[in-house]
Amino acid sequence: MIVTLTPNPSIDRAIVIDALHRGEVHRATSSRIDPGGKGVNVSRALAAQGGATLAVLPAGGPEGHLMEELLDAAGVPRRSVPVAGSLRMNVSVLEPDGTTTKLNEPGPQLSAAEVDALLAATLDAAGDAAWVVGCGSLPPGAPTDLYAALVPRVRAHGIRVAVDSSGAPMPLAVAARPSLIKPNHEELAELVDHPLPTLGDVHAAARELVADGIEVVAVSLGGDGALLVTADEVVHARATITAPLSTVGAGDCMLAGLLHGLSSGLPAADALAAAVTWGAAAVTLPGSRVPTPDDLLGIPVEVTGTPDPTLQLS
Ligand SMILES: Nc1ncnc2c1ncn2[C@@H]1O[C@H](COP(=O)(O)OP(=O)(O)O)[C@@H](O)[C@H]1O
Ligand SMILES: O=P(O)(O)OC[C@H]1O[C@](O)(COP(=O)(O)O)[C@@H](O)[C@@H]1O
Repeated sequence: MIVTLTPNPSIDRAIVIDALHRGEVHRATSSRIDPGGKGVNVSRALAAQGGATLAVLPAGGPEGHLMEELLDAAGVPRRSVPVAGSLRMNVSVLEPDGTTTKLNEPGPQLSAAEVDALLAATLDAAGDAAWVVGCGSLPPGAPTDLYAALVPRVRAHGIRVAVDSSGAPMPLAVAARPSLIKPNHEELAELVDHPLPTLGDVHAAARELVADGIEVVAVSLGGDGALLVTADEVVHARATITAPLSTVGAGDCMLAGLLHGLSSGLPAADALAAAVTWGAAAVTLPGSRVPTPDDLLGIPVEVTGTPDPTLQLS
């Protein structure tokens, strides 16, 4: 079982237009809504593949009701913590060439009691989970060290913890030594505070974090796949797709595939191959739709234990 904590979930509205022009009226060619937020997406992706998962999230206001309805309709087990504020709605603007522009709201103001209730619900839900995963940005009112505080409390129960966040919460979480982190290219560069133009640079940065005590550093690299680094191995995997539609939630699906693989006892290389397949499949789907088992079929994957350090990353 993989328990996800999403302190700042969102209703994701994806709007498809021909081309984005700042300051102009655009007529959408289509739109859809999905329940979102990074941990919610990880749980949705796991549930869509028959994996055992539980999503812990705050729920408040009309958007909170909608979130609960959408998760129930998608068959995603959840534990929602009532909060006074309304959940946020994030908008993605998608252009036919795959360009994605995201507008993310800050989310509701949480009180200290609501934050405590969220952490308590997560620990209570963890039970005998294989992994607890804290994902995404933090809403106003949540302390910046929320993930850093989660790590030792989960680990005290003998459960592995993964964190996927960005900005100020991430270095604090990293200092608490989670078992796994999943930064994307940009987030890793921000963590180590220098640009990482090549795969060799990403490898070196990930190795630094592993040396600091993080067991698994999995870096998602968009179309360049992902690099997984542990104390004794490195794996680069890349899945090829021909028709990218929406990158929204691809990183979350990649993380879901990785944790699913690792918790099923797959070797790191196979787990990473699954991860990039789930991520790439998500990119072929509209909005933040998550892949079903059929969506994973026929996606070619290359995996190597000797990544090319000179590869220039896009
Ligand atoms: N253009 C693409 N072609 C193939 N796979 C992709 C593409 N873009 C993303 N992916 C897959 O999705 C994963 C997550 O994408 P990435 O953009 O790195 O994450 P995030 O959404 O966290 O920024 C990648 O590791 C890769 O497996
Ligand atoms: O918590 P954040 O960083 O604002 O991100 C939330 C948004 O990210 C998503 O989880 C998508 O993730 P990606 O970054 O992988 O596209 C959306 O569902 C959600 O709207």
